Amino acid sequence: MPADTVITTSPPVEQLPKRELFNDAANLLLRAAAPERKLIIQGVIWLVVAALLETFGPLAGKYLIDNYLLPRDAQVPQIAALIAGALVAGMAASWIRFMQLTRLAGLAMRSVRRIRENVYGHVLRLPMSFFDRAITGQLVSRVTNDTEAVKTLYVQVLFVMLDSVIVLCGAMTAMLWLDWRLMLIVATLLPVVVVIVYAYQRLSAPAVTRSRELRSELNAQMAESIGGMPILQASNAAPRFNARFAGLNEAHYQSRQLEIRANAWLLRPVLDFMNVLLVCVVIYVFGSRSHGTAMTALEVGVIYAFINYIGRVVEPLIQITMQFSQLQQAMVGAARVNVLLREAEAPVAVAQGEVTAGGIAIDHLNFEYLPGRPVLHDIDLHIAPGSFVGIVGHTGSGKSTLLSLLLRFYPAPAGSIRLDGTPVDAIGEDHFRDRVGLVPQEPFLLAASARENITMGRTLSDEQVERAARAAHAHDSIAALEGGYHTPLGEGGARLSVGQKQLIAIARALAGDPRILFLDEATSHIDSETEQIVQRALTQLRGKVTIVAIAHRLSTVRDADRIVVLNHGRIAELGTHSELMAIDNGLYQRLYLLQQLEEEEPESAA
Ligand SMILES: Nc1ncnc2c1ncn2[C@@H]1O[C@H](COP(=O)(O)OP(=O)(O)OP(=O)(O)O)[C@@H](O)[C@H]1O
Repeated sequence: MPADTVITTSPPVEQLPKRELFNDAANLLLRAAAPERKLIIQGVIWLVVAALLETFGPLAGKYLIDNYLLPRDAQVPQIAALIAGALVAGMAASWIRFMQLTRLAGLAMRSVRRIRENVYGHVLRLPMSFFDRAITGQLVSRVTNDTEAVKTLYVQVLFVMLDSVIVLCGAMTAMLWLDWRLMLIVATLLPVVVVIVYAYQRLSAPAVTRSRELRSELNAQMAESIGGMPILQASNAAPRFNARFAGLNEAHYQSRQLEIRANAWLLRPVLDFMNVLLVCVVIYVFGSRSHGTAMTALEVGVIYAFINYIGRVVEPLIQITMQFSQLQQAMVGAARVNVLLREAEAPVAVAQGEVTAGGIAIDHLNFEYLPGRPVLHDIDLHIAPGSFVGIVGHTGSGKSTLLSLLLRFYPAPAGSIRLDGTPVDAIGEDHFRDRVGLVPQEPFLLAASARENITMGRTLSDEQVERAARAAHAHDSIAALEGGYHTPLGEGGARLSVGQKQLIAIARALAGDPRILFLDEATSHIDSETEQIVQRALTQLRGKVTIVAIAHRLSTVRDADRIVVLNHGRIAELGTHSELMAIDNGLYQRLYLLQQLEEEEPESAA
């Protein structure tokens, strides 16, 4: 499957019509460069000045031949002034060009910085449903490689192409002024270039798109392999992954080769050949015009200037065509970035509603991820502020889905979820995230200090951080680290046990001073001892924070005020542990007894 279809809902880049691809790239470039419009305009003006200065060289040469060399009129001061003028003009043109290249390269870098920040910020604001489809490595590739490719667009398009077009126009105008018929002969080069570029595009475009896709797949496999290294090594999958990587790498190499071959055969050689051909044609035309008689002085000057200008027409054309390979890559990169930027962001609630006490009301909640495949059916549940509710059920019964809706990761049907009487989507985003905390199943830790992992960028005082850590019973293990709260925890919290990581994740959720705390199977990966610590922490929070805990381990929610048993997306049973255990052959009772049996079995086996 092509990479783009995996991570976006938009059509894959290779299916975009050429015009749209171009518009996408142009839009992205203009938007990112917009703050520096003045610099671009100045750059263009300076390039025109440089091109005019360069046109002066051959004209000076013609003047020298016509007026001084052929008539053998050795007026040293005038000749010296003419040569010096041509030299100064040439040097000034080179200097201007160098300065502009430096300035435009700076502009390119700043624009790419803006694009990259935009793309990253955009990715952070995408709805959770996007990440159901996203593949990490591919996304990273969009934010890094593809935006880098866009940089070439600025330098190539704004500088090399623009400069070449201006030099070309200058040379053509000078030729037009010298001899318009000869200029027309030279102008035949232009349609030839159009044909070459068209042929090149036809040949290389699929290879360029494929190369970028394959690069993105290489990144994806790399990221996936590093993420799953323990499984990969334990299942001895390294050789298979290696072979798959080598296959992708080979395909990438082949498509790059195809691009390079198209480049090598089509672009420079054809134009070099045209250069020689044109010089021959122009000399021939001169020869046939003079028809056996000696050329006039005027003609010798013109032919000198013309041969010079042909070089100045061919070189920019070579530059322009050579840039097409880069341009092609950069356009595909830009279009890929743009496709990602077009993904709709999650709506941000700017409403003023507030969570005050932490009461939750769910009324007639129905939900489906995919049309026609309902996951939750008519859920009714009222949770009083400060109470502790457990949600249990078989795998696939809809527990995580219910939590995702309560957390606004997916939009719930209007009016079906209220917090303290306010519809959940009418609560301002910042306030909502402050008041609603989450402890996920996998404790996600940054490669940063314990403190940073608790604050997550929020401005919290040391007292607030410590209070949260104490409430989560994480303080002692943090304080025991050599640098206390400032100890770097390593990537993914590698220096801590799973239980310790989970306690820090709980501290993080509590540091925001939430009114509601959601736990998504937060105890499923930790040992019984740590589970008891978590239970103690939850007990201490009772009455202050509303706790909704999905639990695979029923012991975690045994003491809850109420336990909701979900079955195929419906509430099958509801009550306290003892009430549910009293339902004969009830779902909860069966789940509980099964779990007890599982726990006893290893012991009896030992
Ligand atoms: N992002 C999604 N897109 C489409 N379907 C989904 C998505 N997430 C879950 N589902 C489907 O919704 C149903 C309920 O899944 P959910 O994850 O809510 O169950 P669960 O009770 O939390 O299961 P588990 O205990 O295994 O985590 C399942 O049939 C699942 O396949």
